[in-house]
Amino acid sequence: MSSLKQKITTKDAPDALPHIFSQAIVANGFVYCSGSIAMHPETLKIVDGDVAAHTHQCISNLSAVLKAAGSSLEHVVKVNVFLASMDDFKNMNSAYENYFGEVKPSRTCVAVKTLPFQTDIEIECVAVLPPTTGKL
Ligand SMILES: CC(=[NH2+])C(=O)[O-]
Repeated sequence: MSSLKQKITTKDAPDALPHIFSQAIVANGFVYCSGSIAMHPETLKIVDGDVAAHTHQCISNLSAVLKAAGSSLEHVVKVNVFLASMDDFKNMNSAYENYFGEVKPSRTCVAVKTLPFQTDIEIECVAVLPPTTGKL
């Protein structure tokens, strides 16, 4: 493994395919979080509920990964949201608007044909590391 990148792992977020991808990578002062689906960290099953409930779970998972990396939702600078249907846009936003602090990150939202586990939403983000964390 290159010393220029640090793998982040936490049991507080799903790690369903650790041999395929890392939950996050820290490099050059940034935390690159893998796409999070609404999977419960212990059951590794998609939680019950609609896209709003799934949005909350995705962001909870991202929050756990960011915490493990020494960052937080408030330090997120970019979000990509992938929906299986743009019909869910409004409902997703109703959950999403509760997170990421007052200055919202830049964001892209697109609808895609399908998502892993046939779920309805996947969210990925990039955050900055506060200077005091001592990580890469
Ligand atoms: C779920 C996910 N992030 C992936 O790449 O399959």
